[in-house]
Amino acid sequence: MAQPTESIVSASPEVLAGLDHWRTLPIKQQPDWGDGTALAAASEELSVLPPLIFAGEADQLRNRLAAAAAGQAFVLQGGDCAETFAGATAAQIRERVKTILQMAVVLTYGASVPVVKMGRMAGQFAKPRSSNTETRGEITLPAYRGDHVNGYDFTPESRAADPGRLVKGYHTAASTLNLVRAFTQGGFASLKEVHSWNKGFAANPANARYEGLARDIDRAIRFMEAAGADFDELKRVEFYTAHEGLLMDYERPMTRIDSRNGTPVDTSAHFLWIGERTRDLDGAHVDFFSRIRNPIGVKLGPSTTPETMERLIDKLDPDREPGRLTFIARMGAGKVRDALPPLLEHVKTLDATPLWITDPMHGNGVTTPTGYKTRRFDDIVDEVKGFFEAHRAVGTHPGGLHVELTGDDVTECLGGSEHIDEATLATRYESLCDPRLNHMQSLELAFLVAEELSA
Ligand SMILES: O=C[C@H](O)[C@H](O)COP(=O)(O)O
Ligand SMILES: C=C(OP(=O)(O)O)C(=O)O
Ligand SMILES: [Mn+2]
Repeated sequence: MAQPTESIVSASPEVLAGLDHWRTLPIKQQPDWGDGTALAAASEELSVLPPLIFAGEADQLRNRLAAAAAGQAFVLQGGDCAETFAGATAAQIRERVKTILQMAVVLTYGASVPVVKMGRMAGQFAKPRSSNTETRGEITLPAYRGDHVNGYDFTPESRAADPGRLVKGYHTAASTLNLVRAFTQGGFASLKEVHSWNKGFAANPANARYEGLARDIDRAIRFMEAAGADFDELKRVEFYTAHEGLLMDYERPMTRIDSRNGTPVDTSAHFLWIGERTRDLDGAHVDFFSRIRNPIGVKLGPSTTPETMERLIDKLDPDREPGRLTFIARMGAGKVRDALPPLLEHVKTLDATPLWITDPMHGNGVTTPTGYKTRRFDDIVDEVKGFFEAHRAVGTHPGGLHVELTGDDVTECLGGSEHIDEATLATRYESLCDPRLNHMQSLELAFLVAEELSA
């Protein structure tokens, strides 16, 4: 007997043509791929590879983000500034996921709402740069733009953009996501396990300051157990992927039509954000990401005017759909208290409900005399506090935290309870782009934010 066939909805010709409209617009931060033959082959290959995410997962994330925008959830986004192909090892992926899960438990307690967990993972391979070139001594070569584009080694061969890297990036993202799904669905993420890791953090004398909060969390877990909570149900967690939607030659071929409703979905990640350097209102990125169904973010630096913000809302969230648009404020500790409130006030006059999260990393970069790009832990904490203060003053919801972090014991950011100083940076500085919080600094930040949330 013939089985009933599911209806497959295709996209209209207008929708399909719209997906390539960005090609006619000004575009920033794209590499020079050479003669185009290799790029065409890579695009073709990517366009028929299986999607990395299912559109229904992106819909679910949009609902979670809508809850966060309404103050009923809190978002944690974290991971490398620049993921590398070599760094996609079981150990490094495990430590990063573990760190995010540990932070999430602390934040869940502090916020008393669910924490939406998102990795800057499985696709964060492309970087916008301040300069197109890098000079060392007498030699000038193209800047490193992330493993999706070129290699970090300082040779002409390595620094040449190679479209084959787009396909390698897809496969690296696929294997990373596969392991992330295994860890978060297979028992590794069990609340009891994550809690026991956090007890180890709090037992370290360097973290004595957090003992009280750690004890409160421990008591809450024992209460849940006594009250009969089903810890087997707490072994799986939702974990979403996110990266900067930067390289159009990756994002366009990864965009597919959702056969359930005929809408385009960028299947390279659940959530894509537009960076501070590419969010021009009439540029290629804003146009392209306005046409996909995924929840999307936009980074907002301190020069953002209320008018620009309003126009971004009009372009990216014309239907005013809760969860669709996230603003990731990255103002800098010294500016957030002045630059953020006018934006929050202006949103109140509109019919929009964007989610606001803080990126306390990108406005706080400094370079040491010895040439290390770094950030001070105290500045990061100060920006988070300023973000909360701004929301409290205006009466809006501080909805989440976006950080560059790793689960490894690197020495890239200054300060924290291990007191990393300038001399220590050299001992384990591994980032190929921006400095990340290490495992301990990440947890410390989670405890501080949890205190802020429960204040
Ligand atoms: O991650 C963000 C940017 O890519 C990064 O801050 C740019 O750094 P640059 O100023 O060294 O190019
Ligand atoms: C490039 C980044 O940030 P921004 O666009 O805020 O500078 C980033 O998140 O690594
Ligand atoms: Mn960065």
